[in-house]
Amino acid sequence: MPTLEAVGLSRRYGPRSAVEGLSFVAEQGDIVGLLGPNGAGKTTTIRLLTTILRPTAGSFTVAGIPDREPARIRARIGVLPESAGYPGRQSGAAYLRYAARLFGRSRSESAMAARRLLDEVGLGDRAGALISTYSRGMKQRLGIARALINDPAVVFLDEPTLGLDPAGQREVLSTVALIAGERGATVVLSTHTLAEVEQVCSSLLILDRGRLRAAGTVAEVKAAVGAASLNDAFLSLTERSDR
Ligand SMILES: Nc1ncnc2c1ncn2[C@@H]1O[C@H](COP(=O)(O)OP(=O)(O)OP(=O)(O)O)[C@@H](O)[C@H]1O
Repeated sequence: MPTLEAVGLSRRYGPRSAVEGLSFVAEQGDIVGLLGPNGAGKTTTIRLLTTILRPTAGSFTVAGIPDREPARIRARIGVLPESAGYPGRQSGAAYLRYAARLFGRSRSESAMAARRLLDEVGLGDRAGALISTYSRGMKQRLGIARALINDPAVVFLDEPTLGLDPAGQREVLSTVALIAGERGATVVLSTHTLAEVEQVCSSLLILDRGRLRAAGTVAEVKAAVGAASLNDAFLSLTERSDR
């Protein structure tokens, strides 16, 4: 059974179609890159799949749970939103303990979960430091740890490397690879950085103006349009004269 399956998923805003007829499947351990120019529908797709927005047509399942049961889906997913904010005056450990308590864990379970997750994202040695002293990359990894607090089947990361320096990008991407490889979660990663897609994604979805233009592995997408690089493939699939 796929962990994530969308069939004809669509969302309109009045007359404007933000996502139109999106269909795809993803399996356990897949890292799916969600690509597309500005306004292509990436954030709308993530909002639909995380049950923040209702589809105007089509359907999807997460870990076999249909989209008409959003509360059950929310219990099985983790999300790092595009511009997550953090309480600067809390430590990373306190922030995660609080998040675990919100999921109904006991005080001692929450403390253990916070410690384990901080180690997992490479923040174990900064657990007690205030979040205001974390670098941007460290905050992103804390946000990823927060998204893992309920052991999700699917993790959605909206532009997790935006604004990070190369070392910060590398740390976030190796964390993403661990989530998929060791936890076996499915990761959906939206990004504008094609190099990182080539590095970590097992498959990709290229959207443009709400429609799926290509899907498959990097090699399959390049072959489909006869492009030498992912960059060339992306441009030929999304190029238009009105820019
Ligand atoms: N609340 C809204 N009301 C009306 N139109 C919207 C709304 N949210 C998004 N749209 C429109 O839907 C389309 C898709 O937007 P979306 O934010 O999903 O794209 P995106 O691929 O995430 O873009 P970016 O790369 O710039 O973040 C755009 O044309 C956008 O203007």
